[in-house]
Amino acid sequence: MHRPSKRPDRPRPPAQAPDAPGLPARKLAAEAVAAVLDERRALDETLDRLLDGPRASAMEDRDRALVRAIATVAIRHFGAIRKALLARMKSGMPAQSGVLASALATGAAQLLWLDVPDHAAVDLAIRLIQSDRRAERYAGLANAVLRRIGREKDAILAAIDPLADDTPEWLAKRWSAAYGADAARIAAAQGHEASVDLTVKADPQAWAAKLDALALPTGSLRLRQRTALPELPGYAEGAWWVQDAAAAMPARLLAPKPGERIADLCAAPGGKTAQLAAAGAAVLAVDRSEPRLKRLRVNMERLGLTVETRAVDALLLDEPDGFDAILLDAPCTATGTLRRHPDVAWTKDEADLVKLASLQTRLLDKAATLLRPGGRLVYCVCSLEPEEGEKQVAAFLARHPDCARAPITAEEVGVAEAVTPSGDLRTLPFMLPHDESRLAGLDGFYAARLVKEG
Ligand SMILES: C[S@@+](CC[C@H](N)C(=O)[O-])C[C@H]1O[C@@H](n2cnc3c(N)ncnc32)[C@H](O)[C@@H]1O
Repeated sequence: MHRPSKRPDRPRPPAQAPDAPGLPARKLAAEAVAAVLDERRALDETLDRLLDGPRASAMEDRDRALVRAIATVAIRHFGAIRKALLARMKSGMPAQSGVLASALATGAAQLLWLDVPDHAAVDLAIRLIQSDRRAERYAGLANAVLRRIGREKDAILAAIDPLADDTPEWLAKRWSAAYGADAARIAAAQGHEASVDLTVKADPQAWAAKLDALALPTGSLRLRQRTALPELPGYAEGAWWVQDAAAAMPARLLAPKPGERIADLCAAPGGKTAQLAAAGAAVLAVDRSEPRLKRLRVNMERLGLTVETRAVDALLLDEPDGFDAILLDAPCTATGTLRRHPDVAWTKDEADLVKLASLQTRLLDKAATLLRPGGRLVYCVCSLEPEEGEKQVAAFLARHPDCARAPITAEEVGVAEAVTPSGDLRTLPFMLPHDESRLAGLDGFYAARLVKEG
């Protein structure tokens, strides 16, 4: 009988213990937080990349949602989390300590804001730290710090001052200078998750009833709770799309009329283009990013709307006949959207503001040349910074004596306090209160309506 020859013993690979349940989700959340804070990457794109990757392929939907929730809350409250951690670490955060900082931040986010049992939050953060050679020697320290945060959570939460503790210094200073006492209300509102608002093609009251949504005084609808959007009535037939109540105001202010030729100069992904097209205008949607314009086309297809698209830098757009109206939703720091994009607070800075303001100036000047005599221009940004809003338009009007402001009225926008004395729109995130305060708020937007002499 043939006996298999005995092979010499080979060294066996070290037995790889399977990850504890819940650990892969913590790993990805910590990685996303580190990508935002250390590499200034955008949170949404980072999460999409990680959750589309091989390490998430076998992950259940519940865990995927947990990755998003942990990373988003850790970034949204990173200021307060850092303060709570450092107050409990005598020698500060050790340098060159690998995953330590992001594991502590995501652990603290779970302890303070998420519905995760304390023991699971701490245990998984420590396992994560132990899995990294550079961090493992701090496991004891991390354990002590997180346990203290768990014990002291009520006092920590009660003591948070959103402006002083939970807003990066560069923004806290700017908002205090621009908005005085309202800066504290802005910071507090920015710390909340945004509601889901919808823009309907037509008949908001009927859709409010069908969707059991709130009909806001601005003309948008607000869902009472988060839900799977494709399952809602009207999604398949393209009756509505998701768009913050403030973001829906600028296109309405342009008052698009059927047949008018309107350019949307920074159009993708197309929320405002859809409003213009739904009103019957002949829209040219311009964006310099072809991938983003592709998303716009997909969105228009779902909504059954036809628009012409052009992937070009708006500064190079050539249109000898000009346009009846132009919407310029310019690229900006997006500091009015921290409820949705809390990473902006940590990935942008004043140098970005200077660069973007200069681009906005050039785009505004270009828009003026593309407008027919008598044409309308709505300029808007989702920024709270006056350099991108009020100051930008004041300087534009000084450069262009052939253009004038067409003041916006409270009746048009439905939020009287959002109209400035000079007739511009300035929404602040704490506005739009109503009985169900959990659902209050809107993005911080600025818009001005301008006309070119006929
Ligand atoms: C604020 S987003 C537009 C959002 C869009 N209006 C909406 O409502 O869905 C700004 C857009 O401007 C585009 N952009 C930036 N610089 C541009 C330029 N010079 N010309 C054309 N598009 C530009 C960006 O690719 C980005 O899609």
